[in-house]
Amino acid sequence: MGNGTSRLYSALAKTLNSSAASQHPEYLVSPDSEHLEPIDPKELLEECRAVLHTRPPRFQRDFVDLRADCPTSHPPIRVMQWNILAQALGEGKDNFVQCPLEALKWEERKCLILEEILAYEPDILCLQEVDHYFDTFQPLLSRLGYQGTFFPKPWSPCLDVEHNNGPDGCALFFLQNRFKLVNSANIRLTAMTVKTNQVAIAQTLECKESERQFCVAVTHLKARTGWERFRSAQGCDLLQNLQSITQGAKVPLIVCGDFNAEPTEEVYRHFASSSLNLNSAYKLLSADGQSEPPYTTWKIRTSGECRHTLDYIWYSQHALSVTSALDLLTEEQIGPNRLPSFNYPSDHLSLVCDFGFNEEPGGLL
Ligand SMILES: NC(=O)C1=CN([C@@H]2O[C@H](COP(=O)(O)OP(=O)(O)OC[C@H]3O[C@@H](n4cnc5c(N)ncnc54)[C@H](OP(=O)(O)O)[C@@H]3O)[C@@H](O)[C@H]2O)C=CC1
Ligand SMILES: [Mg+2]
Repeated sequence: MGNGTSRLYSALAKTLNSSAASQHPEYLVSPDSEHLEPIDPKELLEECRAVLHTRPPRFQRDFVDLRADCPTSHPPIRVMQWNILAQALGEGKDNFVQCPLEALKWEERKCLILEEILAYEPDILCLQEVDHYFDTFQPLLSRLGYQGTFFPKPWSPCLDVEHNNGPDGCALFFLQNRFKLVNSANIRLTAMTVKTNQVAIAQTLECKESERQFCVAVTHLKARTGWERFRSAQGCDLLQNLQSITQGAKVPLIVCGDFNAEPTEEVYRHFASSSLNLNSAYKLLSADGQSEPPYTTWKIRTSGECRHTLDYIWYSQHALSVTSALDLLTEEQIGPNRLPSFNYPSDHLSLVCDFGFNEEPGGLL
């Protein structure tokens, strides 16, 4: 092991024995990590693979080329949407009855999560259920060149779990060499004017190559059946906030989230028909371009098998094009015990797509 690798290993090892973070307003403020040395992503990937050497290999997923005929002069913007499964919820609340507790050990599951991020190298990373921001993702991803923002849920269910690592919440990371932060908003969602336990982060970024601005948002709506109207109200509140942040759809928009809603739900229809003119990127993987994938989460709880499409990447369809999207895992890859598993760290699949700006600067969005 060379010097560089030893340094990396100690960087990774430092996060292995993380203890519970203090539950104070520091959650809202990123510590200054600028003094930390940069990490070579390839070396970190190797370190992760070394930790995971007893596990089965990663699943192979391919990008599907979706380019109609839109040659763009600038490199695409790669966006990853992922509910990574809060450690406290996975071990203490979710009841994944077919997943051995051993598969959920943070020391290894963390490396599976990092491996997935490093494999696809997103320019923008939108995460839900993050309960290891300050001890893991913020320090490591900042050394990989990302700028991160975390907004915890006000009453995170993680806090009910013994030995929790603090609240879970949404996190948004972008590569600092590609984008400049123009504006950032942490939004506590309301439902019928009442403040709720769900949050969103919305940031306006400027692309350094093209100097074009766009807004990216991440959210995680209320879970469970019986809460459909509540989710719908939260979605309306988020859309209203985004209307204002994008100056009435003048600024192109990408919204990533675990909406906890199937495409048949009202909140989905609100997004699909909003005046923000959004399309859902993963529909483009279907033969007719009109159908969402059959699942984005698949798990077995005491209540039985739960296979649902709940996660989406929405985008301003007149301003942006999806040039490619990462295909989902097949039923065979997911296996009979479903997710999470020794091969895959979350009950939700990551969604990854590449965006390009359409060639009409100042045109209709
Ligand atoms: N002290 C207080 O005053 C308050 C406390 N709370 C606490 O927060 C909790 C609820 O928070 P809220 O944000 O509304 O939570 P949600 O109902 O949105 O669910 C929280 C998490 O549970 C997961 N989940 C979904 N379905 C199930 C299931 N069937 N079994 C186990 N887990 C599931 C979800 O994952 P996914 O999205 O992947 O499906 C989600 O991350 C309460 O139980 C309470 O502990 C909440 C409000 C006030
Ligand atoms: Mg969950």
